[in-house]
Amino acid sequence: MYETLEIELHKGVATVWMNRPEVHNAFNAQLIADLTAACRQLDADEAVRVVVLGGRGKSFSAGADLNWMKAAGQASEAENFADAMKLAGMLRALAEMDKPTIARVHGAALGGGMGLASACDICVAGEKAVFATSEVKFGIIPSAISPYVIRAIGERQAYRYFQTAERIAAARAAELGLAHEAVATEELDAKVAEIVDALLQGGPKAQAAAKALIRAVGNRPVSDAVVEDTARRISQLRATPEAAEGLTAFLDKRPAAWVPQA
Ligand SMILES: C/C=C/C(=O)SCCNC(=O)CCNC(=O)[C@H](O)C(C)(C)COP(=O)(O)OP(=O)(O)OC[C@H]1O[C@@H](n2cnc3c(N)ncnc32)[C@H](O)[C@@H]1OP(=O)(O)O
Repeated sequence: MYETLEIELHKGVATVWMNRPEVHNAFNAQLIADLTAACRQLDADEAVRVVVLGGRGKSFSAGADLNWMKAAGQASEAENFADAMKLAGMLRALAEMDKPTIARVHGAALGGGMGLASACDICVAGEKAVFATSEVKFGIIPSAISPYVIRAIGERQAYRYFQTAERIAAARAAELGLAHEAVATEELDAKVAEIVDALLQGGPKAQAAAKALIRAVGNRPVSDAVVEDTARRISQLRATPEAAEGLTAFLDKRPAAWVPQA
C-alpha cells in the first residue's frame, strides 16, 4: 500500500496511478519515496510482466511539487542535494526496471512529469497532453530529468526547450520522438492495451536483455568492443530455456508459453 499511488494488477500488467489529483500529481517527498519503492517492488515481482504509469485526475504529472521546491529554498545546499538525489533515484528506479514500462500521458506532463514520461521505455500521449521543461520559469533547471529528456528529444532540441520552457503539444511530442504515439483522448487506453499485448508476446528475459543492450550500446560508435559486447549478450541468451521455448514455439507454429524467470 502506498499513500500517493494506486496500483492495479491484471493479467501480468501493473498499472501504477500517481494519486495526488488535487495538484495534478505533482510529486512531493512522499510520492518520490512511494514511486521509487513501487518500481523496485514491481520489478522483483515475477507475476508482473509490464508496468504502465499514469496519473489520476486531469493530468499525468505537473512535476515537482512547487511548495516542496520553495521550502527547499530555506534548506541548506546539502539538504537540497539530498532531495535532488532522491528525485534522481526515483527516475533511475523507473528507467532501470527490467520490465517494459509505458507512460500513459494525458493532460500535463510538465517539468519532472515530462521527465517521468521520458524515463519510461514507451510513451503514449492523448491528443490534449502537453509537455514542457518549464523549470527555468521558476528559476531552476531540469536537472535529474535531463539524461532522460535529452535522450528522448536530442541535445539540439533540448537547447531550445530547456531554455524557452515552451509547451509541446502531443502531436509535436510525437514528431520529436518524446512520445511514441499521439492518439485521440478516447483511444488512449486502447493504444496502451495494444502495446501491452505486443509486449506480452515477447520473452521477459529477452526484453530485460534488450533494455540492458540499449543502455550498453546506446550512441556508442561501432567498434570491435561494441560488436563483441553484442555477440556476448546474444550468446548468453541463446542457451536459456526461454530462447529454447521461443524458437521451438515458432517452429511448432504455436504461441510461446513464457514461464516466470528464475
Ligand atoms: C526538478 C523538477 C522540477 C519541476 O518539475 S518544476 C515544476 C514543473 N511543473 C509545472 O510547470 C507545472 C505548474 N502547474 C501548471 O502549469 C498548472 O497548474 C497546470 C497546467 C498543471 C494545471 O493548470 P489548471 O488546470 O489551470 O489548474 P491550476 O488551478 O493551475 O492547478 C490546480 C492546483 O494544482 C496546483 N499545482 C499545479 N501544479 C503544481 C505543482 N507543480 N506543484 C504544486 N502545486 C501545483 C495549483 O497550485 C492549484 O492549487 P490550488 O487549487 O491550491 O490553487
